[in-house]
Amino acid sequence: MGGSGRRAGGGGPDPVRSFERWKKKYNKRKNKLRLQRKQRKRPEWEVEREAIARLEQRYPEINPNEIERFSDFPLSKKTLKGLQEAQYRMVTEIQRQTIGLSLQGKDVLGAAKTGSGKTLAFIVPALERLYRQQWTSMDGLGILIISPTRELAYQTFEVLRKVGKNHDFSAGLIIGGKDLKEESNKIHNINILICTPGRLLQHMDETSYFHASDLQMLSKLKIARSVNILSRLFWFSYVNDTRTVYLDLLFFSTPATLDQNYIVCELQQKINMLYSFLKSHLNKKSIVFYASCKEVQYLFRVFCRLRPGIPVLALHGKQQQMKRMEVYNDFVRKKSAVLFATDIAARGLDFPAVNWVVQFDCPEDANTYIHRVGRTARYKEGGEALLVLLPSEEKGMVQQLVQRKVPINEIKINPEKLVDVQKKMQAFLAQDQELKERAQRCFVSYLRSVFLMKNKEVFDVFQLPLAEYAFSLGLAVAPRVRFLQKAQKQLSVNESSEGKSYLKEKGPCEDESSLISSEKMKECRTHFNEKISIVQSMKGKEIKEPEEKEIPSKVTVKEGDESEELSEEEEVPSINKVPKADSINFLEDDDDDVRELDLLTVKRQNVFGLEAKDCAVLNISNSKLKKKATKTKEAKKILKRKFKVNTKIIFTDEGELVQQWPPAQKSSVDRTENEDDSGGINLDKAKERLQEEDKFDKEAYRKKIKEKHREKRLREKEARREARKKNKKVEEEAEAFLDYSGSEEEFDPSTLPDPDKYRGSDQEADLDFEDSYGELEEKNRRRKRSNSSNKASTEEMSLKRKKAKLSHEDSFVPLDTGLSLAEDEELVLHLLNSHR
Ligand SMILES: Nc1ncnc2c1ncn2[C@@H]1O[C@H](COP(=O)(O)OP(=O)(O)OP(=O)(O)O)[C@@H](O)[C@H]1O
Repeated sequence: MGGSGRRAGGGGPDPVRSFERWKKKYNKRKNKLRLQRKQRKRPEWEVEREAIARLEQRYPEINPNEIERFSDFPLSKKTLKGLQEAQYRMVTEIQRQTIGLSLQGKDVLGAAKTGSGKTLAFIVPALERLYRQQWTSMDGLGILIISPTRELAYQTFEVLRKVGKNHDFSAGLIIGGKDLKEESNKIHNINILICTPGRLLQHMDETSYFHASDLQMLSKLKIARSVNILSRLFWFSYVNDTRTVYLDLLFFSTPATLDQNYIVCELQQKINMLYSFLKSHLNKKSIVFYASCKEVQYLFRVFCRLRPGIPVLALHGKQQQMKRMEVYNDFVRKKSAVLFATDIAARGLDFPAVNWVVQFDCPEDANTYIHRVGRTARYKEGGEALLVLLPSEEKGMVQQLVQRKVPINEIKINPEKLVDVQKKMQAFLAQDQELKERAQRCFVSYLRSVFLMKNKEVFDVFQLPLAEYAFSLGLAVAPRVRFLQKAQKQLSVNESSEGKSYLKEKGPCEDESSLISSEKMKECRTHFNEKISIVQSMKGKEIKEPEEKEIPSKVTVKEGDESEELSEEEEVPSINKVPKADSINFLEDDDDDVRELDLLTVKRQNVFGLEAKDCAVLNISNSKLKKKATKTKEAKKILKRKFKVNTKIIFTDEGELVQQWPPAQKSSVDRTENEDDSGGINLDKAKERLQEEDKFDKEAYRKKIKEKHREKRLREKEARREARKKNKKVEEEAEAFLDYSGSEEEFDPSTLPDPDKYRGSDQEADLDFEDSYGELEEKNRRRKRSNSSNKASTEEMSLKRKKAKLSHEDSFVPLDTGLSLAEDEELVLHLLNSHR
């Protein structure tokens, strides 16, 4: 079988050819290894550059429709690993649409629903951008992310940390509330900076080595104010319009999984409504949005005391940064809780598993509404939103929401399920002055927030029932609101200077918002300008000065019932006439959702057939408030209601009830004003009553002083008795000394001046004439005793002197002569004079 390769006759392979084949193979392997070794020795950046080049080659082929997972994008291994470790695999719609465009170098302006994953939509391209540039810490700031609130900045920072942990970039969080100097020292090393606008501007002004000239990417999260920052960063020169892509992923502005409803509720019923709502959602996680920090502060405290049966937390801008973080983390961890918050929690915050967003106060506009409700129904989860609107806010707000494609429905409150907590709140405030002050601040601050709202079609502070609102906060009277007074004054000035035609000249379209009808003006005057006369008559005797903080409340009384005597219960303002807490037992119901339906009547099932207008409790007609009322009428109405300010009643040790405040009237002068007196409150009568009351007060004061003196006398008497006992003892011991003291001159005590002339202050003498008289008598008795036995007295005096000396020498205890201090002094003076 020999062949060319075989040795003749041998049959084995040709050794030369075999060697050649082996050598060829060997060389090939050697070269390969050498190449590999060579490649292995290449610097990382070079390898990375090749990898980057390979990724970049794939960029033009990105087709969003084919993307389902993050790994379908040409992303760096480091980013993909970070995403996987954070459990992000499938992309959301905004991520699918935007990440590819960003990688291709487009500037993307995207609008997507809340909770749809916008954070990752900019964080992933940001990481890739720096990766492609092979950014190092030496290169300084590359990405700047500006966030409207500290909480959102913190949250974004956390996401960045998770997803970018395999990269080598440095990231920094620069928000207010921390040491600026410390931040300044670190800022130049940061590659990705997340900050709040205020702090950023501060660093721009104060940190000399803060440079943003190499910025590769800037991301601003929902901040109008950032225009200022952008212009300062010369960002506009960087943005190239030809490569900007606008993406609108909003068919509806809110997630489909979000169920959105609103209720119309009178201002004075809102707290009852909220309490009832929380009671029926004990196993849920809710966020309640308020218009101002002070509202949050007050209602947080009150609700803690009311104990709704669910943890209550508060988050607002007036808290210290550490506290804010603590509350934020606390709420994230809790399974069921309610967070009272201002709009600082409205934007971007990603609290997991929030079931309900309740907008206790109407949001400024549809945008704010959308951000607030976006705290629930995040990333494919479900959620519910409840917007609470005042009757005056309903039309304008609902219109705005419809325009913004917000699918929202009206539902009704079942008035029978409302729990009234107003009395409890009143009791809290009566016990706690600080809480009362908070309630007053809350009142003013809410009104200010409404007053400052731009959209006057929705927000009209002059339509608010101030007195009822104050009651609902637990206050007895509505605090004075200076800015409203000023606004009203200003309007009065305008009105009087331009005549009544001022209002008429302006057509309905011409900034109606800043105009207030004369009817409202009258209401205002009734609220704010009549306090002196009313307070005077309410308190009976205490005329308050204009700077006094409280004004009387306006109470609506049915016309015609002025002459009727109101029963105890009827005296309570009408808003108290809601079902009592103890008559409601929906707490016993175990099923949360059933209870929800109990309180909130779903749009489809208005089971009680109640229309909002029919709801007696919630829709206390404003028409009554609008009725023209004169100062006198208003004041009289309050008088007729026997309106009570905060009362303080205590129990004595004997179990007797004593009203400490306000002091009860003691005089028999009739309190009631003459109804037919059309001249207003009868000041003469009020004065007369005041004088009568004054007499009682003086009498009481006199008695008090008398009692004080009586006690003093008793004490002195006791002291004298003690002294006498002591003296007796000393007398026995000092007999020898007495025998020896023969040189004493005779002393006539009747020559002593009348000691009563030196007693007490004039005022005391005035008030305590009986007491003085009693003492005088005693002195006279003493004097008589002295006169009857001068000698004995002289002896007694000398004895006393001796005793004083003795006692001083013996024990350094001051000798009690048995006389009053004034007598003692007179005696000494007299003795000294007589010795000269
Ligand atoms: N691809 C994803 N896979 C899984 N979860 C995701 C994904 N993208 C985002 N999420 C989660 O969805 C939630 C909402 O994301 P994110 O906060 O980014 O929403 P957003 O659109 O910025 O919301 P907002 O408009 O309120 O600021 C977060 O909890 C986030 O972890």
